[in-house]
Amino acid sequence: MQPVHVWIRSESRSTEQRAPVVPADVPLLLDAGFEVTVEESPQRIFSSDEYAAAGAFVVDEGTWTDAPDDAYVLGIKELPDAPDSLRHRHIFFAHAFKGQEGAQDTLKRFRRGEGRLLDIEYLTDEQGKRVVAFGYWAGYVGAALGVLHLADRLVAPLVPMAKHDLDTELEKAGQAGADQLLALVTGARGRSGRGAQRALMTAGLPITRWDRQETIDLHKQVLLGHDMLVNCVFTPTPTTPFVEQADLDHERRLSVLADVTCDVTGPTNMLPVNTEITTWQEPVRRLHDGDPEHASAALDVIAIDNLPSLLPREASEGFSTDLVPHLLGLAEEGGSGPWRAAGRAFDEAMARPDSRDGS
Ligand SMILES: NC(=O)c1ccc[n+]([C@@H]2O[C@H](COP(=O)([O-])OP(=O)(O)OC[C@H]3O[C@@H](n4cnc5c(N)ncnc54)[C@H](O)[C@@H]3O)[C@@H](O)[C@H]2O)c1
Repeated sequence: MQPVHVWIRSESRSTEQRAPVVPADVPLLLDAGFEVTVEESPQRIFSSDEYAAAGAFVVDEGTWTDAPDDAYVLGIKELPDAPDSLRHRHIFFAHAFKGQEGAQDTLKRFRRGEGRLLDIEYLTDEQGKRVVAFGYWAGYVGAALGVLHLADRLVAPLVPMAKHDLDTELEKAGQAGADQLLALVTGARGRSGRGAQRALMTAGLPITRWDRQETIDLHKQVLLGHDMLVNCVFTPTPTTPFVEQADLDHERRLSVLADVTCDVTGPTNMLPVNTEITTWQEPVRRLHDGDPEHASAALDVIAIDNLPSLLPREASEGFSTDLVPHLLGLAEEGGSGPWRAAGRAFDEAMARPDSRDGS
């Protein structure tokens, strides 16, 4: 049998410094008999030398288009716009199966080239739970930005950071008084909820933790009595929102919404007072000016949809730790369970009429 060949491509976004497999994990693949090729990348947080030292074969940026037919081309974010047809098996987050903007164009490229898309979002276990995600560091960065904003120490535009520097800033924010402010984490038991709590602990804020059980009967006045809400909920079905328009004029301590979930336009938006993401350039947006008459504070939102990219090293390391055992499953006949689940999601998306050319 041919060895499994994993080809780690360079990311096309210039701000994307993360890698799906870190150099330290390359030997795990090599020891299993895999072939590992890594493209040069000007922005990746790990150098090509580190990959070469780990035993990977380093090639020029963007040469995945010439990769052997049987290679799995691995990335994190979207492919560049060319070529028009895709003949390989690609592994990345494509956001192409739910009718998102540009989704049909992506699927048509696969149809033309007869390639396959194994979307990382659809790598799931028998219970349908995702097996690889960036949640923890999204929560960490989302909560950290909220603390820095509360402490008036958030500097825009945001740029990718080293965790040590971010933690130093969090500690300073805590010492400057943020450790007296009250934080509520919703979705506290999930991946991002746990990351959010870790960042809040670094700054020394007292934390209230709510997951499903604690929000069945929503104590709105308790919620509004916190200085910051870090929302880390993932729910597939619409549920009673946490903060609605009618809450804004109420007596309220709440002054920062750090929306890690960032489901701002969907039917499951738990914070419908906000319907737009914020950006690295302008991370904070004012939602309400506050009203002294009603003792309501000014309310700001941070809703950045690419938080883990701001801590590229840690996010890559955590992701690689989760992904590599599953990559090893590619050696199984037909791929291990999660790959078969991702393959089914692709087949279902391709079977929809609008993925065809001319539609
Ligand atoms: N902004 C970003 O850059 C970024 C990055 C990664 C993930 N995310 C998003 O963050 C969200 C959370 O991801 P995750 O990996 O932590 O998910 P997860 O499934 O690990 O955790 C979600 C948690 O929400 C809880 N929950 C569900 N409904 C609830 C409710 N009504 N009240 C309270 N808790 C409830 C669940 O029990 C679970 O503990 C997802 O929507 C994901 O897409 C955002």
